[in-house]
Amino acid sequence: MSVQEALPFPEPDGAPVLPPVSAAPALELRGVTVRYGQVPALDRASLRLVPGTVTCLLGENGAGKSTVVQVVSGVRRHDEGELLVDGRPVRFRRPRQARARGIATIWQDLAVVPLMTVWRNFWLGDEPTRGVWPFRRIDLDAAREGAARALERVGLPGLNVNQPAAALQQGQRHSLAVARAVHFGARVLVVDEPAAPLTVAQHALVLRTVVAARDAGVAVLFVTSMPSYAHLVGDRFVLLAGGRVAADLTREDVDVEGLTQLMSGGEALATLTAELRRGR
Ligand SMILES: Nc1ncnc2c1ncn2[C@@H]1O[C@H](COP(=O)(O)OP(=O)(O)OP(=O)(O)O)[C@@H](O)[C@H]1O
Repeated sequence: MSVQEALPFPEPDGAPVLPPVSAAPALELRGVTVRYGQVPALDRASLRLVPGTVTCLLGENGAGKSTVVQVVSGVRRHDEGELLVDGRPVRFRRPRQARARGIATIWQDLAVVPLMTVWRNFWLGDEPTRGVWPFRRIDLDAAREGAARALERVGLPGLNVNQPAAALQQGQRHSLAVARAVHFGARVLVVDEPAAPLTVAQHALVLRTVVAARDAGVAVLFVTSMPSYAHLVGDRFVLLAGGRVAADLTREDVDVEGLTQLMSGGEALATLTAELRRGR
């Protein structure tokens, strides 16, 4: 079974979902540079994340993808350029500030509290309660049902939320993290594709969550090194090479073969890069 077959939605090739031209970005990088010593990990990189769209960030190892994730998540400060949320420049000093602006990051290592149940991992202290202090108690039924419903909304119906999170597979952990982020009001979702090799079914779960978040109106940044998966869910494709944006394409500009060719570098990327530089 291919990932495409495992997905619950049709291959969107025939009906590209493009952002309206006027849609304002929820988050934008304008000419952002990040240096480690003298070497730029990001070199005047620009990209826009629009509500209800999936922007795929692609690139080889060392291209600068993780650096983008760190900047938008408030883990790393940029040295030059601007980071804008809803059109206003921001400078995050810590991850909490990014989270407070509705930016949720699903990190590659997907930490869960292993011995706690799935539903407890979902709420992590924010459980619905009933009664009034000093008799306030967690509303167990509401907490379990709420977690199950949120998981269903991101494409994982029927999961036993009473099992310990340690029993979840990687793709299911991913669904849990995205369900949480969407439930708690994320407006921008940054998905750093799990580094561990995933089965087709688990990979399909990851892609499903990306689509579910997009359909909920979230601006999604999907970081991946796999053009075939990116093309299944992406509305826009930003290709990083050596810290620079080598290509910024829509589904109309590029098919999956073209994207794969660009990713493999070589002549196609060199030509495109040269064209882009001429156009600057
Ligand atoms: N802490 C650091 N100190 C020095 N150089 C760094 C540091 N982190 C990243 N770099 C360098 O910055 C560049 C971009 O790295 P980055 O991790 O953002 O790339 P990436 O596309 O995410 O790669 P990968 O897929 O391997 O994570 C690379 O040349 C990398 O060696």
